[in-house]
Amino acid sequence: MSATLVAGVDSSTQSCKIVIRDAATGALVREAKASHPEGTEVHPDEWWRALGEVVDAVGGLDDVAALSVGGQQHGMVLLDADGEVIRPALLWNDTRSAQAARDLIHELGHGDEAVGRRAWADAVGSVLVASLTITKLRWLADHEPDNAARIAAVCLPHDWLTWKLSGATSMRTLTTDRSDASGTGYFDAVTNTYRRDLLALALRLSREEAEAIVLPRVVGPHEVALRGGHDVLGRDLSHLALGPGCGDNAGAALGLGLRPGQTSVSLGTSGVVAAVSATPTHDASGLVTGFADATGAFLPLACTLNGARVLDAAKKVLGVTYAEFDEIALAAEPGAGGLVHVPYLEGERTPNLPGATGTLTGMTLANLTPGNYARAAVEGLLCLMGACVDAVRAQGVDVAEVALVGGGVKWVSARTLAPAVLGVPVDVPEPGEYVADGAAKQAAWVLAGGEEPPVWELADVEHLVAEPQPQVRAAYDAAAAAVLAQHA
Ligand SMILES: Nc1ncnc2c1ncn2[C@@H]1O[C@H](COP(=O)(O)OP(=O)(O)O)[C@@H](O)[C@H]1O
Ligand SMILES: O=C(CO)[C@@H](O)[C@H](O)COP(=O)(O)O
Repeated sequence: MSATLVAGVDSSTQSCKIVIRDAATGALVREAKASHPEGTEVHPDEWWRALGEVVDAVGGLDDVAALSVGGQQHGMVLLDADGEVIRPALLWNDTRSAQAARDLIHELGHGDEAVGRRAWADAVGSVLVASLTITKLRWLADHEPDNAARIAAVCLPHDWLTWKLSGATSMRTLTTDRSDASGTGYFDAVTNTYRRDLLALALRLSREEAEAIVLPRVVGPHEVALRGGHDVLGRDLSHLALGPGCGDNAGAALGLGLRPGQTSVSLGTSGVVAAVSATPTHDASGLVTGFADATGAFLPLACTLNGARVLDAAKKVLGVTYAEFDEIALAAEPGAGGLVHVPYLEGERTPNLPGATGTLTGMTLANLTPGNYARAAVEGLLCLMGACVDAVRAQGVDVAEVALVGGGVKWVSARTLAPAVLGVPVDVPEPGEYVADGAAKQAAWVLAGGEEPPVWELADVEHLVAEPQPQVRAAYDAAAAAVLAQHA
């Protein structure tokens, strides 16, 4: 008898990835990847095109029984009354809604910022920053009122792709899951209900008008969300059960099999420290967002706008290969001879400095070498992650070690220096597509049912331990504090 196969998709910022796995064992059968366009504003049709490309590249889905889509969180996908996309989606890393975030905090706090921050954290688990969907909706109401007036439905990247795979018959069939809904800013993951009053506030609508907007049905962690319809090329997918899907960070936690109390650090386009937790968080400082995971628990996380692309940028400046970059960075001394890179190259979200730029400080004639610069870039990125680990700890999470994932682990320098700079042992599972794996596991769970997701053995895990280097973090913290002071 042939094995039952499941597929998992990661529609991430830079690319679309698909894995096809054996539902019983998790063994990888085939995989593919296709690029997404650059930019922080992308038409969802580009994700649909890339999904079609990867489905093609893996030889189709005829032998696959169930599929789930994981995706970048927060992207604002707007549909009109005919189910057509109104405008390109604003992505999680688009910062144009920074003022809208400030305005909404002010409004919920009746003019008092501290009260507003506490009110948002209590209501939806997170203080608003430009990444969250609800701030993008306010930006739209303020800057593109004609588009705002056309909104019939609001959904997220993974919701829209799941719906497209189902044939996109009626907007009323849109679905989402609790993990991605928890990143909208208008969903309470404690009561598992939409906050339409907050949606109304963001879009400057009456409660009745907000009620009329279609929001995706939130399906359970292993519920069949929809049946397949057809793919980009019109091929029949009616044999497919479509799983609920998930936000990419919840997908990675599921793919890694993280249990409550375990933490991951992801170096993708974003940098993310995420901890599976049995209890919710409501961090009024705004550093930790109180999201949900894909199993029914919570996923407090600290996310940066700057991730592995900090190293891409430094590599480009130096004009070297990946291997050369790693070699010179590792040959340099800890502390990079006094060079400190605070890598706010895209502005930053954690801390919330959307208008910030990166800094390189401590330069002298003696220390300004390619090796020290490469080392400072790696240390700067890891220190940024270290600050996120501390923020998650401040929410009562005991982070004794972390699992390191994301495309960034392919940088030998980043994974080698991670335990010393983060100051904890680091498990590095074999580089892989853990978000897509989590989505595939969710698809297998949909088929198998039961209270717990299937347990799939992880391939080789490298356990890295090193003497902590607190002096590297101390130099970074001083430089980061100077940037913060400039923006105060
Ligand atoms: N061969 C490689 N060696 C080192 N790093 C790589 C390599 N290929 C990709 N990367 C890194 O992976 C990053 C993308 O990570 P990924 O997790 O796929 O991003 P996302 O999921 O956000 O689209 C790139 O920005 C780059 O830094
Ligand atoms: O905004 C967040 C989480 O809050 C990001 O983590 C996005 O979900 C994008 O993730 P990657 O493309 O970097 O995986």
